[in-house]
Amino acid sequence: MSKKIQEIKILYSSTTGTVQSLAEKLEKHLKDKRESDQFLVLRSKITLLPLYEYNTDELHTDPSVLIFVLATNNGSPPEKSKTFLKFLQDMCLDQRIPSGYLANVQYCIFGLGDKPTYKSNYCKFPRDLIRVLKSKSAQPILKTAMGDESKDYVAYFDTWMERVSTVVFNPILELQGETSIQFEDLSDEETEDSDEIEKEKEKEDLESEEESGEEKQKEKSEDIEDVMLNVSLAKNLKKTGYKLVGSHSAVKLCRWAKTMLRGRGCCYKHTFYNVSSYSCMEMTTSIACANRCRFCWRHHLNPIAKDWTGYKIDEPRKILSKALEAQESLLRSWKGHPNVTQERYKDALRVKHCALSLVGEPLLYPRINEYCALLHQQHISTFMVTNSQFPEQLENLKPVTQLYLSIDAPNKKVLRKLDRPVFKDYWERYLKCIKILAKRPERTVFRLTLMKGINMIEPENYVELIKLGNPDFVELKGVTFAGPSSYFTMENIPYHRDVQAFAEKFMSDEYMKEKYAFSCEHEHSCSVLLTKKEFFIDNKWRTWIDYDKFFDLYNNEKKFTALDYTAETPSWAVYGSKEKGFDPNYTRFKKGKKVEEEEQEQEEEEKEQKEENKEKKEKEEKKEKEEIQEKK
Ligand SMILES: Cc1cc2nc3c(=O)[nH]c(=O)nc-3n(C[C@H](O)[C@H](O)[C@H](O)COP(=O)(O)O)c2cc1C
Ligand code: SF4
Repeated sequence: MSKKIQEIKILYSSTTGTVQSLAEKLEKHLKDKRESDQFLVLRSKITLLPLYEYNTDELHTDPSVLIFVLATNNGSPPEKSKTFLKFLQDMCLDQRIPSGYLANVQYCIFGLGDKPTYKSNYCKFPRDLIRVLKSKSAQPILKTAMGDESKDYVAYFDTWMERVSTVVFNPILELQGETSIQFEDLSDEETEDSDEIEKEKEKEDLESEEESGEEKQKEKSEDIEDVMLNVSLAKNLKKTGYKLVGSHSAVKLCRWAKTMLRGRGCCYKHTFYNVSSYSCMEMTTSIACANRCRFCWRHHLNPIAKDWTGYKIDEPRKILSKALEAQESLLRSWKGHPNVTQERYKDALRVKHCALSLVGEPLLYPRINEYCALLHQQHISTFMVTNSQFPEQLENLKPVTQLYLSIDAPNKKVLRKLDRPVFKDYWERYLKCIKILAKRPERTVFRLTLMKGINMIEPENYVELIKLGNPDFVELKGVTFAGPSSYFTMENIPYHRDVQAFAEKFMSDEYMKEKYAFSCEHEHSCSVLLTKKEFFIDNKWRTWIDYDKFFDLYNNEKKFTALDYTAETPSWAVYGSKEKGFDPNYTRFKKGKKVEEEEQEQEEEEKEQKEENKEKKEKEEKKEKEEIQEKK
C-alpha cells in the first residue's frame, strides 16, 4: 500500500457542525505540520470539503488520500451525504465492477457518534462506508477510529490526528527521494474506538512494566521481523484466492488451470512450450518484490523488499510439501464440477510444472537453488520469471527448465514510470540481468507485457535489448486487464492484431530477420512468440519441451544447452495456423457459450433479421399500393 501523495482531501459530513469543526481542526493541523516540517520535500495539496461536494465519478482514479470525518444521523449519513453512500452501495452490488476497482483509493475514517444513546446505530455511517470501500479493495491507511460523544472524544480525536499526520507525511522516504511513500500499515478489518484505545494503552503500559528488555528483543525477532506479510496483507491476499505457504511463499490456481479442467482450453504456455495448465502449480517463494508495477494485478498487496534481511528462511522441503498440499486443496474444490471429468481431475493432481512467477520475486529466496533441485528431483519442471532487478541472485541461480526476464520497458524512463522500482540503480540492474541471460545454458525468454500507449513504443530499443540478452524466445503478450486506474484503462489493452503488428516491427530489423522468426501465437491471450531460427529443424518448429530429456540432463548433472531438450511444436500451435494456437482437443467458449454455438446463433439472428426486413418491405409496398389505389 503505497503511492506518491499528490493531494490530501478531508471530506466531512456534518449536520449540526461538530464534525465540521473537527475536520477544520484536522485541516489546520496538517497544513501547519506541512509548513513547519523542514524535512518535507513533498508539499501535498490539502483540501477540505463537505462530502456531498465530492465528485464520486472521480473516486476510482483519485490519486489523493481521502480522510473522512463523519457524523451519523439516526443510523444513516447526514441528509446531504446519503447519495455518496448509496453510490458506493450500488457499486458494491454491481457484479460487473471488479472487486479490485477501488484498489488505488487510499483512505482513513474518523466517525463521531453517541454510543449510549444510539447503541447498535453507533457510528453506523462510518461502519457502512468501510464495508463498501473494502468490498472493492480500497486501501485503509489506518484503522477506522470512532469517537463517542459521551466521552472525551476531543482528546481521542487529537491522538488520531497525530497518527494521520505521521502516516501521510513520511519525511524519511521523501528525503531519500523514493518514488513511493510507505504508509504505516495499521489497517485491519476491525475498527477501534476510544474505549479500546484506552484499554490497549493500559495493557501496553502494564506489559512494558513487566517485560524485560531481553524478552522484548526476542518477541521482535521472532514475531515481527520474521514475517514477510503482516496480518492485514495476508488477509487481503487470502481474499484474492492465494494460499499462503509458510512465512514467505504462496500458491494460487491460475484461471487457465480451471479452464483446462473444464475442457475449455489451455494457456499460451501450453501452446508455446507444452505446459499442461492444470498440472502447473503457479507459485512464488518470495511474496515480496522490489517493484510497484502499475500493471501488477496483485494490486500491491505484497510487500516491498530489496533483500532478505530480517526475514525467516523457510526450509525448501517444507515449502514444497506445503505448496503441493495447497495446490491439491485448490484443485479439490473443482472435483465434482459438472464439466470436470474424473480423468482430467486425476491428471491435474499430479503436478508436472511449477511456474515461479505468481507474485513478488521468487529469486529473492536465499535457498531457491535447493528448492528448484527438489522440484526437478520430483520431475516437476521449473519456469522461473524474474523482474530483472536482482543480477547477483540471477548469476547464482542454477539452471532451471526455462528462465524468463520481464522486459517491461524499452528505455529507462518508461521502466521507472511503469515498474516504479525501489532500487535507485534500477536501469543498471535491468541491463546487468539482460547481459547475464545471454550466458545462461537453459532456454531463455524475454517476456514483454504490452500496454498500448505506454510501453508499445520504440521497437528498435527493444531490439537492442534483445541483442544484449540473446534470448531463445521473445514472448510478446498483451497485458491482462486488472480494473481501471488513474494510469491504466481499457484503451491500453492491445488486441491480438496490435501485438502482431508490434512484433512485425521487431521483425523488420535486419538482426531480427537473420536470427528470429514468428513461431507460435495464442490469439486467446493476445500472445505471439518469436523464436531463434535454430529451433526450426527439418522444416518444423521445436519450441515444445522434452521434459524427460531435461530431467535426465539436470538430475545426472550433464552439461546442456537449450537445444538439447526440444520437442516438435504441433501444427495448431504454429504461427498463422487456422486454430490460432487454440488446442483443437478443447472446446472454445466465449462469454459462457461455445464459439460454434455463438456463430450458429449469430447466423440464425441474421436470418431472422433478413426475414423481418423482407416482411416489413413487403408490408410497406402493399401499403403504398393501397394508398395509390385509394387516391385513384
Ligand atoms: C438527530 C440525531 C441523530 C443522531 N443519530 C446518531 C446515530 O444514529 N448514531 C450515532 O452514533 N450518533 C448519532 N447522533 C449523534 C451525532 O452523530 C453526534 O451528535 C455528532 O457529534 C453530530 O455531529 P454534527 O452535528 O457535526 O453533524 C445523532 C445526533 C442527532 C442530533
Ligand atoms: S514485479 Fe511482479 S509482483 Fe512485483 S509489482 Fe511487478 S508485477 Fe507485481
